[in-house]
Amino acid sequence: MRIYNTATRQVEEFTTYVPRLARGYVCGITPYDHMHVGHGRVYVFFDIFRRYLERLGYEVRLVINFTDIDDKIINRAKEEFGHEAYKRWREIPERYIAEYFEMTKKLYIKPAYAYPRVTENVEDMVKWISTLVEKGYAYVAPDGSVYFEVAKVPNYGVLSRQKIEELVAGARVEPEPGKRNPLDFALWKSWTPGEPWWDSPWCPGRPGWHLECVVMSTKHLGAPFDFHGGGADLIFPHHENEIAIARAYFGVDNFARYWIHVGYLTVRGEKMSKSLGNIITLREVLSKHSGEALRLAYAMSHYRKPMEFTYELLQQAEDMAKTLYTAYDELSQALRDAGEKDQEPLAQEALKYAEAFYGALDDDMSTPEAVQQLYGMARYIISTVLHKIEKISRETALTILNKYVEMADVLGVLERRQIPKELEEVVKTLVEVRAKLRQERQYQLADYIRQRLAELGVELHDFGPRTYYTYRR
Ligand SMILES: Nc1ncnc2c1ncn2[C@@H]1O[C@H](COP(=O)(O)OP(=O)(O)OP(=O)(O)O)[C@@H](O)[C@H]1O
Ligand SMILES: [Zn+2]
Repeated sequence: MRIYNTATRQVEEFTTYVPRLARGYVCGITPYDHMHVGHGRVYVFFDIFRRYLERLGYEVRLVINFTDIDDKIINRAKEEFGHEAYKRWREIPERYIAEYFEMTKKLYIKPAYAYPRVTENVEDMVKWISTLVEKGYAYVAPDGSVYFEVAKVPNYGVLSRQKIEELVAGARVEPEPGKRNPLDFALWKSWTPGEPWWDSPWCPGRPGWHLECVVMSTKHLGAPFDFHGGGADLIFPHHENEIAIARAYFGVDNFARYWIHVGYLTVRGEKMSKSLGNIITLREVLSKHSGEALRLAYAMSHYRKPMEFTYELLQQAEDMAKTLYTAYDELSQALRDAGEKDQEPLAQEALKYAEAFYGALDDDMSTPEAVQQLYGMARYIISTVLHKIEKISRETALTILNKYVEMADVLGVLERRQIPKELEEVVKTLVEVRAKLRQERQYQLADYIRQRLAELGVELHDFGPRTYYTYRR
């Protein structure tokens, strides 16, 4: 497969250091508030990427961290707990990490290989800083903070394609007392009274964000590993600085081969962000819509492009999900009506969608095209395969169904395929009764059954004498 690499600004062939094993790290949330739809875009994209790699035969080790100590968490704790913040601040990350697991489950995001937390890795981080100081890449400021000296790294700016001088002139970073260069960043932040702290050789304090991600990713994945990702806002300074730290520590040019960045999710053209006050929480959206509809809505935009979020889009995705289930439910039931041998080349036609689907994902994860192909296959099943089921063998029908499910599994939809057994039996019985009534020309009663079932979420579709049904999830 081919994927765009921010580090080279090119679409490249994806290969891994260890054959058949893909190791990746995605920057996780800072758990200080509700997750919003913008966060969901990032983690769903990497879930689809991971599912696709698995389909290609890779074992995927995906690590997602929690930045569970941060200014934003401390501020939130002060707002909420006042003078008790010092004692109770951990309740904030606990609450929103729990929400992360709840929401990602609703979004059918597969569990990660590891979920490291900053607070559980501070000791390792301190060791790293000591090494960086010893190697001459970091210096201790008078207040006990430790800074990374970017000028010591020869290719600083490789990822964001910026030169040190331009960055300084651009004044995107504030000069701070104790720093030799405004671009230098804290590896260790000295303690502020009333705030959480950990011990270190320099002063009580806590680690800096960029260092945290390098330590946690390489701890679980080694260095170098295959891909590193996050939202596009992380390219600079976060990922640039991660690369600089890893270069200093390991002496490797780049500790991750592919850098993959997801574009912004926007509302009226503006990035969805807490600070802009335009967030829509995942909890809110997922209380009204299925996780599958939201996944489809995300997939309808290419991951590198901005994506405008609207409820109309979500409704469109919901309708699409419904069609996907109809095709699945009814083709599963139609298997029993399949013929002896293939009289029509339906499989060849159906499998063209699969070919185009995988071709699209192969080409820099073109999920919008993949969604269209899956949807196209669903419509082909409904409009053609179900009508002509007697003209193909059971084996062929099963091949089509299996391919269809396999594609859905890559996008993480049709996750609720199972219809409760009891319900299935009851509906089957009613469908039989209705067929009898129709034979006896008791159309009014037959229609009554169909209407009552529709009200209960079971839709019947007649194909000549055969009737298949779909169940509203
Ligand atoms: N609107 C958005 N669109 C796409 N990705 C986003 C958006 N907002 C945040 N992200 C990504 O979500 C991940 C988690 O980010 P983090 O917890 O740091 O949130 P954040 O950027 O602080 O969000 P906010 O600005 O709303 O507080 C990061 O990879 C970040 O790039
Ligand atoms: Zn990170």
